[in-house]
Amino acid sequence: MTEYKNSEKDNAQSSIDATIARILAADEANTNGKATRFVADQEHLNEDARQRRLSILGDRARELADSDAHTEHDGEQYDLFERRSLRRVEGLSTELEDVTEVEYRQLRLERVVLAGLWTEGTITEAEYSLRELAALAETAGSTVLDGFIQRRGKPDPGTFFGSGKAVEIKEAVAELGADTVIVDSELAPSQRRGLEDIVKVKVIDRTGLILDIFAQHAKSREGKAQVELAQMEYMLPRLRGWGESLSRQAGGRVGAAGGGIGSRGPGETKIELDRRRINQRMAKLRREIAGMKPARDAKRANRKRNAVPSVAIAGYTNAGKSSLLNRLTDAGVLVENALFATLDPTTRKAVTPDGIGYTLSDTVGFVRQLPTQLVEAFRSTLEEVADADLILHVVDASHPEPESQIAAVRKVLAEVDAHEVDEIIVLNKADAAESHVIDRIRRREPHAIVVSAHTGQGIDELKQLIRDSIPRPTVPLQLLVPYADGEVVSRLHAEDAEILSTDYQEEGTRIHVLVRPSLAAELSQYQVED
Ligand SMILES: Nc1nc2c(ncn2[C@@H]2O[C@H](COP(=O)(O)OP(=O)(O)OP(=O)(O)O)[C@@H](O)[C@H]2O)c(=O)[nH]1
Ligand SMILES: [Mg+2]
Repeated sequence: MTEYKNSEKDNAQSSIDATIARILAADEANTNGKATRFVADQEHLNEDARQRRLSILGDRARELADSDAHTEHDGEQYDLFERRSLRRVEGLSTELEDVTEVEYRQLRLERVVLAGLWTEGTITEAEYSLRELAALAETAGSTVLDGFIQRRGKPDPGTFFGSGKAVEIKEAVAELGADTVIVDSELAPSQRRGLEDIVKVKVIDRTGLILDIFAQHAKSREGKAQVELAQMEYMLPRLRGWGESLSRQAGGRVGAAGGGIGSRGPGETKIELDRRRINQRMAKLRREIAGMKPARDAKRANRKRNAVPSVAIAGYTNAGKSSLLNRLTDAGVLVENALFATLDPTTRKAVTPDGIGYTLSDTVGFVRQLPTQLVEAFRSTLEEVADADLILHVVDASHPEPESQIAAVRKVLAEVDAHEVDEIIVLNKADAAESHVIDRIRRREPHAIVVSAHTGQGIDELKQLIRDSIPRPTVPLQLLVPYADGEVVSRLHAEDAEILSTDYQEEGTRIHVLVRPSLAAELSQYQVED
C-alpha cells in the first residue's frame, strides 16, 4: 500500500495511476478475492473516464504501432518492409500441417480481452505485466479491447479466476465483441477448458501467445524448426489432458484383456495416434536441429581458432539490442518497436577504436516467463551467448522498473550457463529515461554504462569499455616482413593484432606487434631478434 502511495506522488497525473487508485479503492471496498474490474464500470463512465478506458492499454498499443523511429545506423531496414508486407494471414501461421485432429488451436487472435491474476508483489508490477501482455498481443497482430486484474491469493484450480470474475470477463467479452481471452500466466489444460466453458470464447495463455509470436517471426530454417519443436512440446501435455478419459478407457480394456503386443491396434484411440505422430514429428525436428548444429559449431570453432573475441548482445525484448548492434557496426539489422523482432541471431564483425577485431552477435530477446519449451528449443542459439567472451546486457532504461527485466534476463542466462561470462549492463534509451531510474540501477550495478542507440550518447565510452573488456593479443613479436610479402602487413593491420611500431627498413617492414598465440605460430618465419 505504501509503495503505491510513493509511486502516486511520482506520477500523479498519469491515467494508469488513476486506474490503480480505482482498483485499490475497489479492492479495499471488496473483501479479498472479490473481482476487481480493471476499468471503471460502464454506468460510472463519464466522458473523461470513457477516454481513459480507451487509453489504459491503448497507450502501449499505440506506442507499438506508431513510433518506429530509425536512425541512419539502422540502414535500409529491408527486413522491416518485408515483415510489413507479410502480415499474418488468418489461421496459417500456426497451423501444424503434419498433425491432424489435434487439439492444437490456431490462435488467430483478433479482438482480445486480457486478464491477469495479482497474487504477489505490488499492483504496479501486476500492471506492468498486463501492459506487457498487451504489447505481446499487439505484436501477435491482435486488437486489445480491455484488461482485467483480479486480486487473489492463488489461482482457482478449475477456472483459474474466481467464478465471479470469470462471469465478469464473459460479460465484457460479450459487450465488446471479443473473440479471445488471453490470460497472463500459463494455464493448466483443465483450467483453460474450465474458463472457456464460462467465457464462451477461445482462451489462450501467455505461453501460447509467445509461441505464436515466435512462429510468426522465425525466418531461418533452424529458427522455424526450433519454434515448431517448442510448440509441439507445449501442445503435447495439453493433448494428453484432453484425451485422458479416452486413453484410460482404452487402457482399461487392454488391461482387462491381459494387454500386450497386438492388443493395442483396434483399441487405439485417435488421441494416441495424434500423440504418436506428434512424437514422431518432434523426433524428426530434434534430428534436424541437431543436424544444423555442426555448421554452427564449425563457424564457432573457426572463430575460436582465429581467436577472435566474441561479444554477445543479450537482453529483454525491445530493449534496443538490434539498434545497438546497428549503432556499433552499421549492420542494418531489423529494428522494430515490437516484441521479439529478432529471432535469428546476427553476427557482425566489429573493431575496437584501436583496431582489434571482434564479433558482435545480436540475440533473441528474453521476456518474463519465457516458455521453458522455447529456452530448450533455442538452447543451441543461446549457448553461443554462454560461449562469448563478453555479454552486453542491454536494458531499456526508459522503463520505470527495469530491475525485474534484468532479473528475468539473468534467470535465462543462468539456465544456459551463461551467467559466468563477463557482463556489462548497457542502460539504453538514455534519451527517453528518467534520471532517477538510471541512478538507481547504477547504484546497484557497478558495471553499467549509460547509452542511447538513437542519439549516440555513450557509444564511444561503450566502445572503449568493450576494448578494455575483451581478451587482447598478448604475444609480443619483432617481425621483419620483406616488401614482397606485403599482404602479411595488411593482414596484421586488418586482423587481431596490436601494432606497437612500424619501421620501413631496407630489407622490408620491421614491425613490433602483439598477436594472439595462434597467429604467432604462423608468423614465426618473419621473426627477428630485438
Ligand atoms: N528512445 C529510444 N528508443 C530506442 C533506442 N534504442 C532503440 N530504441 C527503440 O526501441 C525499439 C526496439 O528496438 P530494437 O533494437 O528492435 O530492440 P531489440 O532489443 O532488438 O528487440 P527484439 O529483437 O524485439 O527483442 C525500436 O522502436 C527502437 O527504435 C534509444 O536509444 N532511444
Ligand atoms: Mg532485435
